[in-house]
Amino acid sequence: MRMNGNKRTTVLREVPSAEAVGMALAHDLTQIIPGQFKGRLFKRGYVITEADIPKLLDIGKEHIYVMELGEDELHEDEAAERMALALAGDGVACSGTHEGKVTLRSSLDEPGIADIPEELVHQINSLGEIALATVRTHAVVGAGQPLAATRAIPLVVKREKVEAVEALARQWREQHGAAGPIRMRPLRKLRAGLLTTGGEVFSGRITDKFGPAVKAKLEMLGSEVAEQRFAPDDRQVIVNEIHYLLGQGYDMILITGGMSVDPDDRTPGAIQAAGAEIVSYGTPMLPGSMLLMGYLQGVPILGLPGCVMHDPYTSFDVLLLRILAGDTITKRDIVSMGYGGLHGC
Ligand SMILES: Nc1nc2c(c(=O)[nH]1)N[C@H]1C(S)=C(S)[C@@H](COP(=O)(O)OP(=O)(O)OC[C@H]3O[C@@H](n4cnc5c(N)ncnc54)[C@H](O)[C@@H]3O)O[C@H]1N2
Ligand code: MOO
Repeated sequence: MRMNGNKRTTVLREVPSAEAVGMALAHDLTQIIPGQFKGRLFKRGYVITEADIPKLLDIGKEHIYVMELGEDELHEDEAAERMALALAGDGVACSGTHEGKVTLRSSLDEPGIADIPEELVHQINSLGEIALATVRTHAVVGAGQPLAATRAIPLVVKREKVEAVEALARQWREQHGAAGPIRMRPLRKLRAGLLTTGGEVFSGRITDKFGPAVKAKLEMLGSEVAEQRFAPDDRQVIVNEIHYLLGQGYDMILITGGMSVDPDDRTPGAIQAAGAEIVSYGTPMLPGSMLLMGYLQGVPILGLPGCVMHDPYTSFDVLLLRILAGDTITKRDIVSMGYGGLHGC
């Protein structure tokens, strides 16, 4: 045992694997066979037998570590566990430790939205020697799926690094009055009124493809299109239909088509004339740049451009999740969608 002043420091002894029978492993050992397997072959604390020696040599371990942990340091497993526990908030459960890593998974029964304070993640990762990897905030995460993972980089890490993470998490909890900074929020089940505009659809010249696309998106997230109406490219008819849908008490009003620059594109003007407060006409994301976001007597109202019918991921997907999570969309939310918002043209 080594002493530093009065403190015991970690001792790592390298032992040739061939001489390690009867010794306990200091950490999980990983095997990777490309295309077949990646995972833990031996668990920390496992006592090596004669039969294990060829397996150790097969994964390139000619030596193993025998460890006596110092007072000021934490084993990678404890470090990952303590960080995960400090960070896990509502709707999140921590997995067991594997190869020095703890995964934070959604404990919701259905898909939800991740809430991850970006600045806090940067602060934690600035500490060094530890890693916190997360999905982006507001990403949709399925039941039981991962949204973050913690790990120490060296096998033993200074206790103070982990304590710094715990202090940052505690500070966040005090400021926000919530259980922990990495959270899942459930999605509300909303009933939407849908208005499909376009003379070519209204007259029956072409078949409606927008309705099915919007219905599928909502249903995938547990919501529904409660009623679909159709209108030609006539501003007053569109206004009347918007008022009809508002009167039906739907939670959200969606209007498709007529969102671009042609003379027949009447939808943005009609949404405004219907009395909506416009948060933004135009969204700095592609596809979905011509989307309009507004509120009509507190009800979210969205003008959906043609790309929503065609592209799998647009600005509508981003905003729909936020609305289902119960957020009120602000101009700032819209502005922030441009950076990292190019997903196709
Ligand atoms: N010169 C410019 N052209 C375009 C611009 C622009 O800024 N300048 N914006 C582009 C963007 S971005 C989009 S998105 C599209 C779509 O705009 P709209 O929302 O106005 O779409 P429409 O003109 O109404 O229709 C486009 C296309 O989609 C067909 N459509 C529409 N609704 C239905 C439906 N319910 N079922 C089946 N098909 C539908 C329609 O017949 C047209 O073919 O504009 C870009 N162009
Ligand atoms: O509203 Mo359109 O995307 O950007 O194709």
